[in-house]
Formats: sequence, C-alpha cells, structure tokens
Amino acid sequence: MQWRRPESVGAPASASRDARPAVEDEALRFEDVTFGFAGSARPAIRDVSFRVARRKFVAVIGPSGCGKSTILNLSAGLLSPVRGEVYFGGRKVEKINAEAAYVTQSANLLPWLTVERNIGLALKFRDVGESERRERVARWISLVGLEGFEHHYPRELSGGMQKRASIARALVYDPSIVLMDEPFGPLDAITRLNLQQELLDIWQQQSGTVVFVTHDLSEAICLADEVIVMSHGPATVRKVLPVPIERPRDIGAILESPEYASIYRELWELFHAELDTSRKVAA
Ligand SMILES: Nc1ncnc2c1ncn2[C@@H]1O[C@H](COP(=O)(O)OP(=O)(O)OP(=O)(O)O)[C@@H](O)[C@H]1O
Repeated sequence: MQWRRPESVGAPASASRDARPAVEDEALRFEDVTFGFAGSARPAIRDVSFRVARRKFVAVIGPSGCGKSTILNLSAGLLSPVRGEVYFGGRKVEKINAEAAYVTQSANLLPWLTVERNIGLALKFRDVGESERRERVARWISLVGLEGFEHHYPRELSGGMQKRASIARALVYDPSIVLMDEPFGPLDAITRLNLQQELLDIWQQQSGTVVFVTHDLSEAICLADEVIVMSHGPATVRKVLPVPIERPRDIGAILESPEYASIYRELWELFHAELDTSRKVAA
C-alpha cells in the first residue's frame, strides 16, 4: 500500500532551499512554470513554483480563473509548460502522468457500468487479477460507504453517492498522488461536510499525497497540511500557509477551535487582498 502516514513537510520552491525535502520525499515540484493557452494574450499561470512532499495533503486556493485547474492539468501531464518544469517524484513530467489519479468536479462515472465495475475499471486496465480486483473493489466500496449499491448504475445514485464512487475509483489502484479539482463543489452543504469528513478518515488511514483545489477556505483548513494561496490570474504562488492542526481530525471539533479561527482569518486576509487586486485589475 503506497498510502501511509504523513511525515515530511512540503515548502514553496521560493522558500529556503535548505528546507527543501530530499527528492525521495518529494511528490510534486513546479519550477518557475508559465503556461498560456494557444491564442490567449496572457498566460494562465506565470512563474509558479511550489513543492509538495510525499504523503502530504495540500490545498490550492485562489480567485476564480487564476489557474488552479491549469496547475492540476500540468501535474497530470495533460498540459505542458511554455516555460519552466514540472517534476513528479523527481522526474520531469513530459507525458501523461499515469501515477496520478484525477477527481474532477463532476463524478464522470461511466453510465453503462455498475458502481462495482466503474470502481474496478482502473484495476482491470492495470491487469490486476480477478480475485484481487474483487477484494480491492469490495474494500473501497465499504470505505466509501456504498455497500448494497455495488450493482447499481450511476443514474440510480445521489450526487453524493456518485462522488463517493468516483473517489473510490480514483483511489482503488493506490495512485502515488491524487489530484482533486473542487470535488465537492456542486454538492449541498451537509453532503459536502459528510464527504469532507469521510475523505479525512480515509486519508488518515491511507495517507497518500493529495493536491486539492478548492474555493472554500474552511474546506482547505479542515483537510490540508498546508494551503497554497494563489494570486489573481495569471496566478503566481502568493503564500504557502501551514495548517498545524493535529491529526486525526474531526471537522466539528476543528470548526470550533481557536486555531481554526486564527488560520481562517489569516487565509481570508490573503484571499481578500487577492480579490481586491483582481477587481482593481479588471476595472
Ligand atoms: N481551454 C482553454 N482555452 C483558453 N483559455 C482557457 C482554457 N481553459 C482555461 N482558460 C483560461 O485560463 C485561465 C485559468 O483557468 P483555470 O480553469 O485554470 O482557472 P481556475 O482557477 O481553475 O478557475 P475556477 O476557479 O473558476 O475553476 C482562465 O483565465 C481561463 O479563462
């Protein structure tokens, strides 16, 4: 199992080079990455540098359109930088990063396959034998609380259940890193809180590397070990804020804690400053 307890801390590449984790402890690194879409006058992200240590849960927040999804797409190897480099596990990302699982806003389950088959698909592609496949799929169905729905089709599930299935599908093959792009964005507040706690519980058991894009400051604090705050677009890294809240975490307890209030205030001040700047730029 690749998912284990977190040990080392990631740091922005622009921070002290001495604090840099050894390459074997490093999951993802952006070195002065600039990317622009063809035909766009300005880049989507500019000179972005940061580092994510293995087994860390890192949230990325920033104003809408600043380039957060672009960062995930570069990490997954779906896009290539115009300038700078993206490294995964110390190796330059030059093609699709097969070690990364991607959970997008929409569940994207295949409508013609049952929950069980949707979750097992990645294992089948990786030639995992049938008995191991069954055992791993059953384990993940249980972990995400979908027992009894194995043979249901996506259209027979609620939005939250579809999201659980998509998370199980992403994690079932032990990816080295999970990229999550506002995975709980379209859900109602209660389902969202439940899934955040479930993700925390699963991650606390498995502890892999997660890069989690969100607009929600509270979600970022509750889930992450550190929060990368992006500037308005074209994004650069404004600050990397550590979240020194002990694990295991309980979201209800975190929301009432003084640490949460203080981190929220700091994050809000940074975020608000970026929103103000972005409004002035747009005016
Ligand atoms: N396929 C595309 N072609 C051209 N421009 C694009 C494309 N996709 C995104 N962009 C532009 O690149 C910039 C960054 O987009 P991106 O989706 O990465 O931002 P984001 O921070 O994830 O946004 P949001 O928070 O609203 O989801 C935006 O200005 C967007 O308009």
